[in-house]
Amino acid sequence: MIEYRNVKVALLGAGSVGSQVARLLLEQGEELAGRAGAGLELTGIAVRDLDAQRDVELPRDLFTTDAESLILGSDIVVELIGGIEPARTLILQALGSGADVITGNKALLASHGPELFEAAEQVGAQLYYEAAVAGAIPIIRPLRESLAGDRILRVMGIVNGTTNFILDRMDTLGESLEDALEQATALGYAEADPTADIEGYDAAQKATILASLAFHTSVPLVAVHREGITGVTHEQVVAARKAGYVVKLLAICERLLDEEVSDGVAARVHPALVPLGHPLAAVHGAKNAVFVEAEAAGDLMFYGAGAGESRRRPRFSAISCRPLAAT
Ligand SMILES: NC(=O)C1=CN([C@@H]2O[C@H](COP(=O)(O)OP(=O)(O)OC[C@H]3O[C@@H](n4cnc5c(N)ncnc54)[C@H](O)[C@@H]3O)[C@@H](O)[C@H]2O)C=CC1
Ligand SMILES: N[C@@H](CC=O)C(=O)O
Repeated sequence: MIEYRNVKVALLGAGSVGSQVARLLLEQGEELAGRAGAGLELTGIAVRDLDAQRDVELPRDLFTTDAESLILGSDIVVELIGGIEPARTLILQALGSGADVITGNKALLASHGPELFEAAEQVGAQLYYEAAVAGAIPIIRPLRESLAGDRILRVMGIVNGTTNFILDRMDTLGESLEDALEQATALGYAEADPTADIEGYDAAQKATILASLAFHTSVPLVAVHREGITGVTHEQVVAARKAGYVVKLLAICERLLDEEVSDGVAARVHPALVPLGHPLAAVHGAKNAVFVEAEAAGDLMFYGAGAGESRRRPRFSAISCRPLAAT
């Protein structure tokens, strides 16, 4: 039997995503160790309420309400609490203690990304966030690493599964936005506050992250034009189809080319008419798809699971590959 060195993993949060991450770390520990070349030891799970009902049954002795103590002595901290505080403070504390951090927290990255990346750089720690944008789709690493030598001109796509699910139901089943949202919530696609989905905040946060990476700059969230889908009516969806289009909520990040001064950047989120023959028109349900237009590589398309019940495994794949990379 191979003896692996042990990497201590602290998990913060055991909600929809965190509880699945814990389950898979426990269930597939040996397989992951084989792939990572190191044992991933889940040392504890910090939660707010020890008695809360969870999606998954997990060993009770792993739970603690003392996130700060759990972080101390950890090699990797996985933050799946969400929101700004205490997530921000806990991540800074983890980085300060020298741990690598993995987070799926797009809201925090969109509003405090530069502060967190600087904190990581100062101590030589890594901050991984593949799961923060487009679910299971590996898009962060391709933008940050694989395409680092290319000049990206445009990143455009469907990055919110909830709104894609709703628009798809309005189009194919004639359902109302309200009924489709209820379904999306029941299926676990929507955020705790679904306003983040239907008003385009979630997609705007993801656009901020994508634009910053693609154009090697820091695009502030307030600079992203945002319009959600609450103004989209059944009549508009029907009229769009008759005219050969389908309505999709798109995130569009573009380089504004300028030969005289340095290039500008534009990022926006809004409903758009996508021609029925376009690949994005075939993205159904809660699936996501991202198009990348690069100078040398040409057009690339990334497609896969974005949110929902099936998102939990995809999310895990996006989260779990980071510990592998981090070890
Ligand atoms: N649900 C999804 O489909 C996706 C979620 N994410 C991100 O992953 C993160 C987690 O999302 P979910 O699991 O859906 O959230 P959730 O609301 O289901 O779970 C959050 C967990 O954090 C715990 N928590 C809250 N405050 C805490 C505190 N002070 N100390 C310790 N634990 C605390 C809660 O008790 C709960 O267990 C968020 O940043 C979210 O944006 C990213 C991609 C998809
Ligand atoms: N609510 C989000 C979940 C994943 O990021 C979405 O619908 O895409």
